Amino acid sequence: MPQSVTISVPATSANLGPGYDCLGLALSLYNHTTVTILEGDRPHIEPHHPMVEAISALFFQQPDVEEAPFPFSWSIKGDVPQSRGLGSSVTVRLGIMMGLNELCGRPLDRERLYALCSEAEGHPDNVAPALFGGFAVASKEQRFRFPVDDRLKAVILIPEYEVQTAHARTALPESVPHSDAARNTSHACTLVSAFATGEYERMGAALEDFLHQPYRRHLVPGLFEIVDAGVDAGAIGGYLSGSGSAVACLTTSGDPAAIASAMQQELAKTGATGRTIVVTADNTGAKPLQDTA
Ligand SMILES: Nc1ncnc2c1ncn2[C@@H]1O[C@H](COP(=O)(O)OP(=O)(O)O)[C@@H](O)[C@H]1O
Ligand SMILES: N[C@@H](CCOP(=O)(O)O)C(=O)O
Repeated sequence: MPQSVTISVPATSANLGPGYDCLGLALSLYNHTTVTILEGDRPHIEPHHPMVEAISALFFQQPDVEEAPFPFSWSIKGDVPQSRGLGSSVTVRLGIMMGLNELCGRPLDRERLYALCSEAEGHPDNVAPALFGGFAVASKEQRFRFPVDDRLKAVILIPEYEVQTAHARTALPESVPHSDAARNTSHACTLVSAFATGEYERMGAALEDFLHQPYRRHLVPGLFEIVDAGVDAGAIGGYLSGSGSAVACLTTSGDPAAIASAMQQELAKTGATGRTIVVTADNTGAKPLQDTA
């Protein structure tokens, strides 16, 4: 059995506007999660982290996992910022579970990892693209993956302030008007079609959302103005990445630097600071980088 393994897990941008809890995009931005077996029999985890302990417990509870829980240490390095709507929690949960799975000889297949990590996250729209890469349509029962062309770029504005996903979910209403649900269905179907056909330029208006962004806009002051500034500067459209605080604008032929600058200027008007990155889609998904026997 290898003693240590490092899993590369891509960041993810979930929802993409109208795809609340069901659409997500893997990004060329990564964390590396390392799991190392420790000496001894007492099953403890270093350092202590509730999220790591919960996902480890879930892994060792699986009937297909024959190993008893063993002591391990873990660490995460990389570029995925925490609590900005770029799926950092999945780089922890999936990174740890996939690391343990590698160390135990892969008793769980990828579909099982998908189901378990989605259960732990509470929604599958980050886990599906993080695990399988590309653009994901994700539900409990089914998932679909579409490769994404490199000509599609995401310009992402990352404010300096955090938004916790658990908190952002409490901002959502119990119910929404039927007309809003109908508009979202139409937009989500259009978005999926644009990704399926590679006609990214046709998705613009479909990035508008009525299920979560209007109810979360107070968490990211200037959200819609930032998106509008990106569009005015040449983006196809934009949206709140995951539950925020990051805002993403998508482009194929636009100048990413001009879009980034316009978004940043709009953020500055709210009194906040932030940085921008330009990324493409990751079409590979999570993978082991190395293992040391
Ligand atoms: N690199 C990391 N190291 C330790 N914990 C992390 C790391 N990245 C994320 N987390 C955990 O995930 C939480 C953020 O999850 P969440 O609010 O869902 O934000 P995100 O949108 O980034 O997934 C953090 O509060 C922390 O518990
Ligand atoms: N559908 C979820 C997505 C959360 O993504 P994250 O990257 O912010 O964790 C939601 O909108 O709550």
